[in-house]
Amino acid sequence: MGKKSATRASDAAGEPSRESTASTSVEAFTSWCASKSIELNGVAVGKDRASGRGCVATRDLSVGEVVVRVPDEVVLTTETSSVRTELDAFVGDDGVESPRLEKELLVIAVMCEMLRGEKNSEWGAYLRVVREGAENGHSILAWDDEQAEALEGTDTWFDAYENDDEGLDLPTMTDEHWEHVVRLFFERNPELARGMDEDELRELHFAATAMVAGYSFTLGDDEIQGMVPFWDMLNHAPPCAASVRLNHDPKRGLQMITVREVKKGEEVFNTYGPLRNAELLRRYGFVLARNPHGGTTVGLDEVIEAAMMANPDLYEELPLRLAWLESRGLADEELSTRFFVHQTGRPSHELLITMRALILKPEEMTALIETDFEDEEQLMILEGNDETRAEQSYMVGAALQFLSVHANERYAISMKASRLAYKMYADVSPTSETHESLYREWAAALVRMNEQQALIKLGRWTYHPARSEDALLHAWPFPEDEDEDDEIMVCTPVEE
Ligand SMILES: C[S@@+](CC[C@H](N)C(=O)[O-])C[C@H]1O[C@@H](n2cnc3c(N)ncnc32)[C@H](O)[C@@H]1O
Repeated sequence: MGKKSATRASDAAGEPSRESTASTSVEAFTSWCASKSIELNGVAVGKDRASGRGCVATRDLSVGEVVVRVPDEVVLTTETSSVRTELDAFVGDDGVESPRLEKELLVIAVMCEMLRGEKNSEWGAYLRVVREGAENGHSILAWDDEQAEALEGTDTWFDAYENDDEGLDLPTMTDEHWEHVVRLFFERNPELARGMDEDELRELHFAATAMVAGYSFTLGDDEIQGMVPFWDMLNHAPPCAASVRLNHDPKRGLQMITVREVKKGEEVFNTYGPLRNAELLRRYGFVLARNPHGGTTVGLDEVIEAAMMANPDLYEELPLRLAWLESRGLADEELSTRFFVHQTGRPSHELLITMRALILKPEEMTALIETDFEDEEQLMILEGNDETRAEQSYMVGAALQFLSVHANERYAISMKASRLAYKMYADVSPTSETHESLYREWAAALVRMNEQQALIKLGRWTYHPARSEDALLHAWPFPEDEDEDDEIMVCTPVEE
């Protein structure tokens, strides 16, 4: 993602109707921004082939300039929305304890603002441009079954349809959210959806989920979920290539500050975080052909199957091993824990220690359980002599090899076919209606390829001639320092 030149959206005269409608709504949005005291200083909404609309510099920008200022009260949150009272009553006295519910309530707030109509809602003209953007994009909520099947086996698929981790960003478990949260809210507050049948409301829920997933921000230490007008007109670049940072100043509101020079006419990029293509696709509906962030995850069930192939004793011992892993935060009852594999094939510390615990002989496991980790001498004995270490590292290596092959079988489409589809559709335009299906096929192929490559490299990493025994045998005890690989960065404003 380099510095691309972009044109002002309002210059798009003579374009097909989808574009001219868009440019009218962008003009209405720009007037709306001015009416809400949103200050734009050297930037405007622009148009880009790859990402639809974006933010473009209207003059040369230097480092450290505040180019956008958004007053706090213009941010759409559950607190500022017109249904704050209804949402509070719905949540009850316990308040919102689940991060997912917080996001789901913002989806309801967005639905209710849209239900009020563009003229009556404080955010009318703003939500119109966001809805247009979300509908013209490739949110996986809009993929048909055949398109979505191409994602089978990927993290995009798992996180969208199966992962019930409360901390995950939307869209995830959308059908369940509808059933257990949104439908209930409107059953209790029928006057808010008067005149809508269930199908129409459901469609609005999909639209609002795509809008919150692709456009909302997590703000401040309290992790408030909010829609920040104009901030969300910026497209994504990896953190190293972003043009701005976001900041919240209690007196001056939300600020967007340049971190690099941007020439007049160039696009101004935000960063949505160090996200892999699987995450970019699930959350925002796009991928980057050259994404510096890659890798994949493997499930505990896959890890256990691979370990069993190397260590047949494991079958009998599994409950004990799982109890130990659970006590270290490495497993849960549903076996839904996932482990990261870096794009170079390097397994995460969590995966290495889990594999080591799973391949131990029964007597070694007993020693592990009985060891006092505070006692240095006992720890040294547990690490084992040269012979036991050689044996254990061989077993971990073999199990990781099995994992590399076995996990690669979870994809519906082979690596070769993924590579072919990726090459064939490399030139499709993500913003052209006629390329819609092809773009989705291409994006899914890229996600699969990224993941399949990481898994193949896991096998190569394990048997690399320079790989030491120490690299395969993660030291006891665990957990130790935080594993940076697994950290997920959200667009949290940076304090000045
Ligand atoms: C926060 S919005 C940015 C504004 C958006 N382009 C619009 O026209 O409304 C996020 C959406 O922009 C698009 N997008 C953002 N960054 C992109 C990129 N680097 N390449 C392609 N599409 C991108 C995706 O459709 C994503 O869901």
